[in-house]
Amino acid sequence: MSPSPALSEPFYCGCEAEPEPGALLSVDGALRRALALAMPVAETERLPLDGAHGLVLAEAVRADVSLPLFDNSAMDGYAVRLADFSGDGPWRLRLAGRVAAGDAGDIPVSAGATLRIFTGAAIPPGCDAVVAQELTRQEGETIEISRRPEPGENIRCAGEDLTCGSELLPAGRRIGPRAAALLASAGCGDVVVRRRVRIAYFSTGSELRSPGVVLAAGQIWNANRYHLAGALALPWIEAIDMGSVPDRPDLLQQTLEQASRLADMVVTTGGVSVGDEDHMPAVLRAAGGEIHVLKVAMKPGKPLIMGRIGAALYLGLPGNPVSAFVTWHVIGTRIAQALAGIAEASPSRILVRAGFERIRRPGRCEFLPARLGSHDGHGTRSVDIVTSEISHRMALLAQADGLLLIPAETDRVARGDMLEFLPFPDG
Ligand SMILES: Nc1nc2c(c(=O)[nH]1)N[C@H]1C(S)=C(S)[C@@H](COP(=O)(O)OP(=O)(O)OC[C@H]3O[C@@H](n4cnc5c(N)ncnc54)[C@H](O)[C@@H]3O)O[C@H]1N2
Ligand code: MOO
Repeated sequence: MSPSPALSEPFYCGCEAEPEPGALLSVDGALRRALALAMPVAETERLPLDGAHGLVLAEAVRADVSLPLFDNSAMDGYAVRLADFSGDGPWRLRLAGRVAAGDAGDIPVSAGATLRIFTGAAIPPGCDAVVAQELTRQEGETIEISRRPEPGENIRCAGEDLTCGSELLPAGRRIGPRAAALLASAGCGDVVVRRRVRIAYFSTGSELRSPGVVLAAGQIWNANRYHLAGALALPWIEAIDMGSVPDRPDLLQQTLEQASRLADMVVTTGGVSVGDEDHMPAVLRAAGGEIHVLKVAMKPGKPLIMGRIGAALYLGLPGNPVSAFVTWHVIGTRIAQALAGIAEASPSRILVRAGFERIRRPGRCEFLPARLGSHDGHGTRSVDIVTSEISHRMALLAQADGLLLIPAETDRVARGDMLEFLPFPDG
């Protein structure tokens, strides 16, 4: 099975054409190349629905029932026969029993009679409307109704939501709360899901220390490891934390090889640029891996490696923490989703209006952390950016509502221009 077409949906970031040799590859081109390598994990398992939350359906699920399962009442009230409403009202009906949710509801109702009924209870045979109790008056065993009910009033009909034999959910659907509730409603006690995607990750950089320890001069606390730990904490991912590795080719190669044996995908941060301590391209080759993408026409995130090592896909994110975040958010997640067999593409995109002016140099498309502003009265929000030099601006990223996409060919953004925005789903 190949990845879902939704995952290769382009960003149309303005750099779509295949590049001249040596030039930067477009975001969409890079994504296409990576997705061509990202076949969904083949192993599937049948799990009880309880144990499948957040996992990905490996096959479509067909309904072998209709929903609602049977005609039932939408209100607490009285089940009536329309034939009893001839002439002018008010009409008086004899109370002949009651039917609550969970009762079989097979009580015959004779002419001139009504049954007390509650929400969710099966409609008794012969009844063709339910009158809400607020519209009735009870006198002893007589129920008085002064408005003639419509046919089918307050009846939820069998099959109106879903017909037996139709597709309940497609393959590739994540079993989120809505999907789980639907599967349960249709009586599916177990489902066939893909096994979780194994993603091993490590940070590279001799300067990195764990937060909480005291730093020596020149050292910094490792941000990327915590970003990835958070980003990979998803039910359909099995994250394998390989820690932090100093800029030593032997250790980097050893960790990379070990990671590639454990995982479907290896993600590293740092060491992908051109400095003497940027070892990852050479390390990947020395480990027998291959590079399919080396530089991408995006900002941040120009140095970005995509390739293979053994059976695993390799994604080398830049070390700058905002660059690592953006490249994972825009490209890494799609690759992980493709490996997981997920059909829907993310991140989602909305249209916004620029709340700023800017002259820029065309060439790379930008994904800039930005805050949403006010609505314009027609449902569109304005968006503001602080600066485009953001690859180290973690505080700016944490305050942003999403990423503003500025297409590669754009040389000027005027106030009010429509732009695409990738809202962050959560913190
Ligand atoms: N001469 C050039 N220099 C640079 C270029 C270039 O084209 N020519 N590109 C710049 C761009 S753009 C980026 S992005 C970075 C990418 O560099 P690396 O991926 O090699 O990353 P490092 O050099 O290892 O680190 C960059 C920066 O990020 C800090 N860092 C790294 N890892 C972490 C972490 N886990 N947590 C927090 N901070 C981290 C690191 O200390 C550096 O400050 O290269 C530019 N240079
Ligand atoms: O491309 Mo770098 O990722 O701008 O900072």
